[in-house]
Amino acid sequence: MLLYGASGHAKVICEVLESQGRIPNGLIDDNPNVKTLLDYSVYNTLQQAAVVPEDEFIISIGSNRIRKIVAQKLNGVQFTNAVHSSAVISPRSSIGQGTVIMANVSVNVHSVIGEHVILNTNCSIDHDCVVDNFVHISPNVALAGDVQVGEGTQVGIGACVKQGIRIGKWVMIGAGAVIIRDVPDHAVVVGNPGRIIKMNEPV
Ligand SMILES: CC(=O)SCCNC(=O)CCNC(=O)[C@H](O)C(C)(C)COP(=O)(O)OP(=O)(O)OC[C@H]1O[C@@H](n2cnc3c(N)ncnc32)[C@H](O)[C@@H]1OP(=O)(O)O
Repeated sequence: MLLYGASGHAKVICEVLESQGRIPNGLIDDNPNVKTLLDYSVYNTLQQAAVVPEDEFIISIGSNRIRKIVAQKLNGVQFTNAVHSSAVISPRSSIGQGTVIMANVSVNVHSVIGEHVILNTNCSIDHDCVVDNFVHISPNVALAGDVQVGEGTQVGIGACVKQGIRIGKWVMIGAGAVIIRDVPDHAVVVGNPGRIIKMNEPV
């Protein structure tokens, strides 16, 4: 199993894997100056890493947009998940491939988590939530029950979202925001109560 991207986020994923008793074979990063990360080798290309078809990947890149671009580029490879041993995941929830779940995360009953999602340290996803592909739920975020988060959205550190709220695609929710109303695609929202300060350019 290999990680694609050798950043701070990748370091956290390495330790998530170690908590599961799994050891990555190495990492791939196009920065030629990075040779190792923690105790692991960093290769600059798939060829250098001598990848075989059975190898599984996790894209260890924090940017939702870049993670999507790399996922499209790696089309055809197998992706795996990394789930920290301290996470509490309902057996009645589902988790898509390529998704990483950090320490102390909870995912409650009947929630559906997409592909290449980051559920960062200590976040709480309550019952019946839907978190779409390439989302990042930052540390200490709380999603109440029946919340939906669209593709590519980042919910910033420490934000909380009231039950039943729909958040669109490629939204940025600011650190510490309190979301009590639905949020349209591409909006940047901050504060308590959350208000739109600008719209991001569509991808
Ligand atoms: C493990 C990890 O590290 S995971 C990463 C976790 N990181 C995060 O969650 C980061 C979240 N990002 C933020 O909160 C950012 O501030 C953003 C994306 C909301 C806004 O960033 P920018 O687009 O650069 O906006 P900028 O900093 O110019 O601020 C614009 C205005 O919004 C205000 N503002 C920005 N962020 C916030 C916030 N979180 N809460 C309240 N107000 C805010 C600013 O004070 C500024 O107000 P002003 O125009 O009256 O001066």
